[in-house]
Amino acid sequence: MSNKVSTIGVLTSGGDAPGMNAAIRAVVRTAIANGLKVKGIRRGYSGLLEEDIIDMDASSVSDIIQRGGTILYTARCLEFKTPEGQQKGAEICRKHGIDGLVVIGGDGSFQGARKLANLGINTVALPGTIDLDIACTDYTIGFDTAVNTAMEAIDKVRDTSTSHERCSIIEVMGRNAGYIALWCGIANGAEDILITERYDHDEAKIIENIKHSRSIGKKHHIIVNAEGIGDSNGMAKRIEAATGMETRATIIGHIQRGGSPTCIDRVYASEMGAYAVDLLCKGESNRVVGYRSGGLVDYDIQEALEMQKDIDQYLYDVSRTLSRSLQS
Ligand SMILES: Nc1ncnc2c1ncn2[C@@H]1O[C@H](COP(=O)(O)OP(=O)(O)O)[C@@H](O)[C@H]1O
Ligand SMILES: O=P(O)(O)OC[C@H]1O[C@](O)(COP(=O)(O)O)[C@@H](O)[C@@H]1O
Ligand SMILES: [Mg+2]
Repeated sequence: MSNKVSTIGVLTSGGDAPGMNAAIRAVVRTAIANGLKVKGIRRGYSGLLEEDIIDMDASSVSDIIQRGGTILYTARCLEFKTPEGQQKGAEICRKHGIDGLVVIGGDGSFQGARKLANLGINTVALPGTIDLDIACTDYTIGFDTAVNTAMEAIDKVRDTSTSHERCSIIEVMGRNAGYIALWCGIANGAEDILITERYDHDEAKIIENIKHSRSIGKKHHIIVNAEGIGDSNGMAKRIEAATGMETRATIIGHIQRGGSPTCIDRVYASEMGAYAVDLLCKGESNRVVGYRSGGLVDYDIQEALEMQKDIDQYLYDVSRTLSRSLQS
Protein backbone atom coordinates (compact mmCIF):
# COMPACT_ATOMS: atom_id res chain seq x y z
CA MET A 1 0.00 0.00 0.00
CA SER A 2 1.42 3.42 -0.91
CA ASN A 3 1.98 6.01 1.80
CA LYS A 4 -0.57 8.79 2.12
CA VAL A 5 2.07 11.24 3.36
CA SER A 6 5.57 12.13 2.18
CA THR A 7 7.08 14.31 4.92
CA ILE A 8 6.49 13.88 8.62
CA GLY A 9 7.02 16.67 11.13
CA VAL A 10 7.51 15.93 14.81
CA LEU A 11 7.33 18.25 17.81
CA THR A 12 7.20 18.09 21.60
CA SER A 13 4.95 20.51 23.49
CA GLY A 14 3.98 21.37 27.07
CA GLY A 15 5.95 19.93 30.00
CA ASP A 16 8.78 17.63 28.96
CA ALA A 17 8.67 14.00 30.04
CA PRO A 18 11.32 11.24 30.12
CA GLY A 19 10.76 9.00 27.11
CA MET A 20 9.95 11.83 24.70
CA ASN A 21 13.34 11.26 23.06
CA ALA A 22 12.54 7.58 22.58
CA ALA A 23 9.28 8.59 20.89
CA ILE A 24 11.05 11.12 18.62
CA ARG A 25 13.62 8.47 17.68
CA ALA A 26 10.89 5.99 16.81
CA VAL A 27 9.00 8.54 14.70
CA VAL A 28 12.15 9.47 12.76
CA ARG A 29 13.37 5.94 12.16
CA THR A 30 9.97 4.47 11.33
CA ALA A 31 9.31 7.28 8.87
CA ILE A 32 12.68 6.75 7.20
CA ALA A 33 12.03 3.00 7.05
CA ASN A 34 8.82 3.84 5.18
CA GLY A 35 10.67 6.02 2.67
CA LEU A 36 9.45 9.33 4.16
CA LYS A 37 11.30 12.54 4.91
CA VAL A 38 11.31 13.84 8.49
CA LYS A 39 11.45 17.37 9.86
CA GLY A 40 11.92 18.20 13.52
CA ILE A 41 10.04 21.24 14.76
CA ARG A 42 11.83 22.71 17.76
CA ARG A 43 10.18 24.36 20.80
CA GLY A 44 6.67 23.03 20.16
CA TYR A 45 4.06 25.27 18.56
CA SER A 46 6.27 28.30 19.29
CA GLY A 47 8.99 26.90 17.07
CA LEU A 48 6.42 26.05 14.41
CA LEU A 49 5.29 29.68 14.25
CA GLU A 50 8.93 30.81 14.16
CA GLU A 51 9.78 28.21 11.49
CA ASP A 52 12.42 26.65 13.73
CA ILE A 53 12.39 23.51 11.61
CA ILE A 54 15.29 21.13 10.97
CA ASP A 55 15.81 18.18 8.65
CA MET A 56 16.25 14.92 10.51
CA ASP A 57 17.82 11.64 9.47
CA ALA A 58 18.47 8.36 11.27
CA SER A 59 21.66 9.70 12.84
CA SER A 60 19.90 12.82 14.22
CA VAL A 61 18.35 10.51 16.80
CA SER A 62 21.44 8.46 17.66
CA ASP A 63 22.39 8.26 21.33
CA ILE A 64 19.18 9.80 22.65
CA ILE A 65 16.98 6.89 23.76
CA GLN A 66 18.58 6.90 27.21
CA ARG A 67 18.35 10.68 27.69
CA GLY A 68 15.68 12.56 29.63
CA GLY A 69 14.15 15.80 28.35
CA THR A 70 13.53 16.35 24.66
CA ILE A 71 16.18 17.02 22.01
CA LEU A 72 13.57 19.08 20.15
CA TYR A 73 13.02 21.34 23.18
CA THR A 74 9.52 22.21 24.30
CA ALA A 75 7.46 25.29 25.01
CA ARG A 76 4.05 26.63 25.88
CA CYS A 77 2.77 29.02 23.18
CA LEU A 78 -0.10 31.42 23.76
CA GLU A 79 -0.26 32.58 20.14
CA PHE A 80 -1.10 29.07 19.00
CA LYS A 81 -4.31 29.20 21.02
CA THR A 82 -5.66 31.82 18.60
CA PRO A 83 -7.27 30.91 15.24
CA GLU A 84 -4.74 33.20 13.50
CA GLY A 85 -1.84 31.34 15.14
CA GLN A 86 -3.29 27.97 14.13
CA GLN A 87 -3.87 29.14 10.53
CA LYS A 88 -0.28 30.39 10.37
CA GLY A 89 0.95 27.06 11.78
CA ALA A 90 -0.91 25.08 9.10
CA GLU A 91 0.47 27.35 6.35
CA ILE A 92 4.03 26.90 7.65
CA CYS A 93 3.55 23.11 7.62
CA ARG A 94 2.43 23.31 3.99
CA LYS A 95 5.32 25.64 3.09
CA HIS A 96 7.79 23.07 4.47
CA GLY A 97 6.01 20.18 2.77
CA ILE A 98 4.92 18.68 6.11
CA ASP A 99 1.81 16.65 5.30
CA GLY A 100 1.88 14.50 8.42
CA LEU A 101 2.57 15.71 11.95
CA VAL A 102 3.26 13.90 15.23
CA VAL A 103 2.60 16.01 18.34
CA ILE A 104 3.99 14.64 21.61
CA GLY A 105 2.52 16.37 24.64
CA GLY A 106 -0.37 16.59 27.08
CA ASP A 107 -4.03 17.51 26.80
CA GLY A 108 -3.26 21.16 25.95
CA SER A 109 -1.03 20.08 23.09
CA PHE A 110 -3.81 17.76 21.86
CA GLN A 111 -6.11 20.78 21.47
CA GLY A 112 -3.52 22.34 19.16
CA ALA A 113 -3.12 19.06 17.26
CA ARG A 114 -6.86 18.87 16.70
CA LYS A 115 -6.91 22.41 15.31
CA LEU A 116 -4.12 21.59 12.85
CA ALA A 117 -5.92 18.42 11.77
CA ASN A 118 -9.06 20.49 11.13
CA LEU A 119 -6.95 22.81 8.97
CA GLY A 120 -5.91 19.93 6.74
CA ILE A 121 -2.60 18.80 8.26
CA ASN A 122 -2.75 15.07 9.00
CA THR A 123 -1.95 14.99 12.71
CA VAL A 124 -1.48 12.25 15.30
CA ALA A 125 -0.88 12.99 19.00
CA LEU A 126 1.07 10.93 21.55
CA PRO A 127 0.42 11.28 25.30
CA GLY A 128 3.62 12.70 26.80
CA THR A 129 3.21 13.87 30.39
CA ILE A 130 4.45 12.69 33.78
CA ASP A 131 1.00 13.39 35.26
CA LEU A 132 -0.87 10.39 33.74
CA ASP A 133 -3.86 12.75 33.48
CA ILE A 134 -5.01 11.77 29.99
CA ALA A 135 -8.32 9.95 30.06
CA CYS A 136 -8.02 7.80 26.94
CA THR A 137 -4.92 5.94 28.07
CA ASP A 138 -3.68 3.90 31.03
CA TYR A 139 -0.11 4.95 30.24
CA THR A 140 1.53 8.27 29.41
CA ILE A 141 5.13 8.73 28.32
CA GLY A 142 7.17 9.79 31.36
CA PHE A 143 4.92 8.70 34.22
CA ASP A 144 6.87 5.55 35.00
CA THR A 145 10.21 7.35 35.20
CA ALA A 146 8.77 10.24 37.22
CA VAL A 147 7.03 8.01 39.73
CA ASN A 148 10.22 5.97 40.21
CA THR A 149 12.26 9.14 40.72
CA ALA A 150 9.74 10.37 43.29
CA MET A 151 9.66 6.98 45.01
CA GLU A 152 13.45 6.92 45.38
CA ALA A 153 13.46 10.47 46.73
CA ILE A 154 10.78 9.60 49.29
CA ASP A 155 12.77 6.54 50.45
CA LYS A 156 15.66 8.91 51.16
CA VAL A 157 13.49 11.36 53.06
CA ARG A 158 12.13 8.46 55.06
CA ASP A 159 15.63 7.49 56.26
CA THR A 160 16.26 10.89 57.79
CA SER A 161 12.69 11.19 59.00
CA THR A 162 13.05 7.93 60.95
CA SER A 163 16.44 8.93 62.41
CA HIS A 164 14.98 12.17 63.73
CA GLU A 165 11.61 10.63 64.62
CA ARG A 166 9.88 13.28 62.55
CA CYS A 167 6.81 13.68 60.45
CA SER A 168 7.62 14.38 56.78
CA ILE A 169 5.24 15.80 54.24
CA ILE A 170 6.48 15.13 50.73
CA GLU A 171 4.83 16.95 47.86
CA VAL A 172 4.91 15.32 44.44
CA MET A 173 3.95 16.71 41.03
CA GLY A 174 0.84 15.89 39.03
CA ARG A 175 -0.88 19.24 38.47
CA ASN A 176 -4.51 18.47 39.41
CA ALA A 177 -4.10 14.71 39.25
CA GLY A 178 -3.08 12.45 42.13
CA TYR A 179 -1.58 9.50 40.24
CA ILE A 180 2.05 10.14 41.21
CA ALA A 181 0.97 10.73 44.82
CA LEU A 182 -1.14 7.58 45.00
CA TRP A 183 1.48 5.33 43.42
CA CYS A 184 4.27 6.74 45.61
CA GLY A 185 2.06 6.59 48.68
CA ILE A 186 1.63 2.85 48.13
CA ALA A 187 5.19 2.18 46.95
CA ASN A 188 6.75 4.11 49.83
CA GLY A 189 4.43 2.76 52.51
CA ALA A 190 3.26 6.25 53.48
CA GLU A 191 1.12 6.66 56.59
CA ASP A 192 -1.12 9.20 54.83
CA ILE A 193 -1.69 9.74 51.11
CA LEU A 194 -3.40 12.97 50.10
CA ILE A 195 -4.68 13.02 46.54
CA THR A 196 -6.57 15.81 44.85
CA GLU A 197 -9.40 13.55 43.70
CA ARG A 198 -10.31 12.35 47.22
CA TYR A 199 -8.94 14.79 49.79
CA ASP A 200 -11.60 16.02 52.24
CA HIS A 201 -9.41 18.74 53.84
CA ASP A 202 -9.93 17.16 57.26
CA GLU A 203 -6.53 17.94 58.81
CA ALA A 204 -7.80 16.96 62.27
CA LYS A 205 -8.04 13.36 61.03
CA ILE A 206 -4.39 13.44 59.89
CA ILE A 207 -3.35 14.85 63.26
CA GLU A 208 -5.22 12.06 65.07
CA ASN A 209 -3.53 9.54 62.82
CA ILE A 210 -0.10 10.94 63.69
CA LYS A 211 -0.83 10.89 67.43
CA HIS A 212 -2.00 7.31 67.13
CA SER A 213 1.11 6.29 65.14
CA ARG A 214 3.31 7.75 67.88
CA SER A 215 1.35 6.02 70.62
CA ILE A 216 2.03 2.64 69.03
CA GLY A 217 5.73 3.38 68.66
CA LYS A 218 6.12 4.44 65.03
CA LYS A 219 9.32 6.38 64.52
CA HIS A 220 8.24 8.50 61.61
CA HIS A 221 5.10 9.59 59.84
CA ILE A 222 5.27 9.97 56.07
CA ILE A 223 2.58 11.99 54.33
CA VAL A 224 2.65 12.02 50.52
CA ASN A 225 0.84 15.12 49.33
CA ALA A 226 -0.26 15.84 45.76
CA GLU A 227 0.73 19.12 44.10
CA GLY A 228 -2.95 19.87 43.45
CA ILE A 229 -3.52 20.04 47.22
CA GLY A 230 -0.24 21.84 47.86
CA ASP A 231 0.34 24.00 50.97
CA SER A 232 2.84 21.45 52.31
CA ASN A 233 4.82 24.07 54.27
CA GLY A 234 1.68 25.45 55.91
CA MET A 235 0.47 21.94 56.66
CA ALA A 236 3.85 21.10 58.28
CA LYS A 237 3.64 24.09 60.62
CA ARG A 238 0.06 23.28 61.66
CA ILE A 239 0.84 19.59 62.20
CA GLU A 240 3.92 20.34 64.30
CA ALA A 241 1.94 22.79 66.43
CA ALA A 242 -0.89 20.32 66.96
CA THR A 243 1.14 17.14 67.56
CA GLY A 244 4.42 18.37 69.02
CA MET A 245 6.15 16.09 66.49
CA GLU A 246 8.87 17.86 64.52
CA THR A 247 7.57 18.16 60.97
CA ARG A 248 9.31 19.02 57.70
CA ALA A 249 7.96 19.58 54.22
CA THR A 250 9.86 18.50 51.10
CA ILE A 251 8.66 19.59 47.69
CA ILE A 252 10.38 17.26 45.25
CA GLY A 253 9.77 19.51 42.22
CA HIS A 254 11.24 19.35 38.74
CA ILE A 255 13.69 16.54 39.50
CA GLN A 256 10.62 14.38 38.75
CA ARG A 257 10.56 15.57 35.15
CA GLY A 258 14.16 14.70 34.33
CA GLY A 259 16.49 11.75 34.27
CA SER A 260 17.09 8.73 32.14
CA PRO A 261 13.79 7.05 31.19
CA THR A 262 12.92 3.65 32.62
CA CYS A 263 12.71 0.62 30.38
CA ILE A 264 8.90 0.91 30.30
CA ASP A 265 9.08 4.53 29.14
CA ARG A 266 11.67 3.72 26.47
CA VAL A 267 9.77 0.73 25.10
CA TYR A 268 6.22 2.11 25.18
CA ALA A 269 7.33 5.48 23.81
CA SER A 270 9.14 3.68 20.99
CA GLU A 271 6.07 1.61 20.21
CA MET A 272 3.81 4.67 20.28
CA GLY A 273 6.15 6.65 18.01
CA ALA A 274 6.16 3.86 15.43
CA TYR A 275 2.37 3.48 15.68
CA ALA A 276 1.85 7.21 15.06
CA VAL A 277 3.82 6.98 11.81
CA ASP A 278 1.90 3.84 10.78
CA LEU A 279 -1.37 5.75 11.27
CA LEU A 280 -0.14 8.68 9.17
CA CYS A 281 1.06 6.32 6.42
CA LYS A 282 -2.47 4.88 6.29
CA GLY A 283 -3.86 8.38 5.77
CA GLU A 284 -5.30 8.70 9.30
CA SER A 285 -5.54 12.09 10.95
CA ASN A 286 -6.91 13.70 14.11
CA ARG A 287 -6.00 10.63 16.19
CA VAL A 288 -4.49 10.24 19.61
CA VAL A 289 -2.63 7.06 20.54
CA GLY A 290 -3.30 5.38 23.88
CA TYR A 291 -2.42 2.21 25.74
CA ARG A 292 -5.26 0.12 27.10
CA SER A 293 -5.67 -3.48 28.25
CA GLY A 294 -2.14 -4.36 27.21
CA GLY A 295 -2.15 -2.91 23.71
CA LEU A 296 -2.07 0.27 21.65
CA VAL A 297 -5.32 1.93 20.62
CA ASP A 298 -6.20 5.18 18.90
CA TYR A 299 -9.11 7.60 19.23
CA ASP A 300 -10.46 10.71 17.55
CA ILE A 301 -8.75 13.58 19.41
CA GLN A 302 -12.01 15.33 20.25
CA GLU A 303 -13.52 12.10 21.62
CA ALA A 304 -10.35 11.50 23.64
CA LEU A 305 -10.46 15.00 25.12
CA GLU A 306 -14.07 14.50 26.18
CA MET A 307 -13.33 11.27 28.06
CA GLN A 308 -13.25 11.40 31.87
CA LYS A 309 -10.80 9.61 34.08
CA ASP A 310 -10.78 8.97 37.80
CA ILE A 311 -8.42 7.33 40.24
CA ASP A 312 -8.95 3.55 40.42
CA GLN A 313 -11.18 3.19 43.49
CA TYR A 314 -9.90 -0.28 44.34
CA LEU A 315 -6.29 0.92 44.28
CA TYR A 316 -7.27 3.86 46.45
CA ASP A 317 -9.05 1.57 48.93
CA VAL A 318 -5.99 -0.69 49.02
CA SER A 319 -3.79 2.32 49.76
CA ARG A 320 -6.04 3.27 52.69
CA THR A 321 -6.08 -0.25 54.11
CA LEU A 322 -2.33 -0.68 53.87
CA SER A 323 -1.41 2.70 55.30
CA ARG A 324 -3.66 2.20 58.29
CA SER A 325 -2.92 -1.44 59.04
CA LEU A 326 -1.14 -0.66 62.32
CA GLN A 327 -4.18 1.11 63.71
CA SER A 328 -6.44 -0.71 66.12
N1 LIG B 1 -7.19 25.25 23.15
C1 LIG B 1 -6.00 25.22 22.53
N2 LIG B 1 -5.93 25.46 21.19
C2 LIG B 1 -4.74 25.41 20.54
N3 LIG B 1 -3.56 25.16 21.15
C3 LIG B 1 -3.57 24.92 22.46
C4 LIG B 1 -4.79 24.93 23.22
N4 LIG B 1 -4.48 24.64 24.52
C5 LIG B 1 -3.14 24.48 24.56
N5 LIG B 1 -2.59 24.64 23.33
C6 LIG B 1 -1.17 24.60 22.97
O1 LIG B 1 -0.52 23.52 23.61
C7 LIG B 1 0.56 24.02 24.42
C8 LIG B 1 0.82 23.10 25.57
O2 LIG B 1 -0.33 23.04 26.42
P1 LIG B 1 -0.18 22.86 28.01
O3 LIG B 1 -1.56 22.72 28.54
O4 LIG B 1 0.68 23.93 28.55
O5 LIG B 1 0.68 21.53 28.21
P2 LIG B 1 0.32 19.99 27.96
O6 LIG B 1 0.23 19.76 26.50
O7 LIG B 1 1.51 19.29 28.56
O8 LIG B 1 -0.96 19.72 28.68
C9 LIG B 1 0.10 25.42 24.80
O9 LIG B 1 1.15 26.27 25.18
C10 LIG B 1 -0.52 25.89 23.47
O10 LIG B 1 0.48 26.28 22.55
O1 LIG C 1 7.39 23.26 34.56
P1 LIG C 1 6.25 24.14 34.93
O2 LIG C 1 5.89 25.07 33.85
O3 LIG C 1 6.48 24.78 36.26
O4 LIG C 1 4.96 23.22 35.10
C1 LIG C 1 4.75 22.37 36.19
C2 LIG C 1 3.69 21.37 35.79
O5 LIG C 1 4.17 20.55 34.74
C3 LIG C 1 4.06 19.19 35.10
O6 LIG C 1 5.31 18.77 35.63
C4 LIG C 1 3.73 18.38 33.87
O7 LIG C 1 2.50 18.83 33.31
P2 LIG C 1 2.21 18.82 31.73
O8 LIG C 1 2.78 17.53 31.20
O9 LIG C 1 0.72 18.91 31.58
O10 LIG C 1 2.91 20.00 31.13
C5 LIG C 1 3.00 19.16 36.21
O11 LIG C 1 3.12 18.05 37.06
C6 LIG C 1 3.28 20.45 36.91
O12 LIG C 1 2.11 20.94 37.53
MG1 LIG D 1 -1.40 18.87 30.73
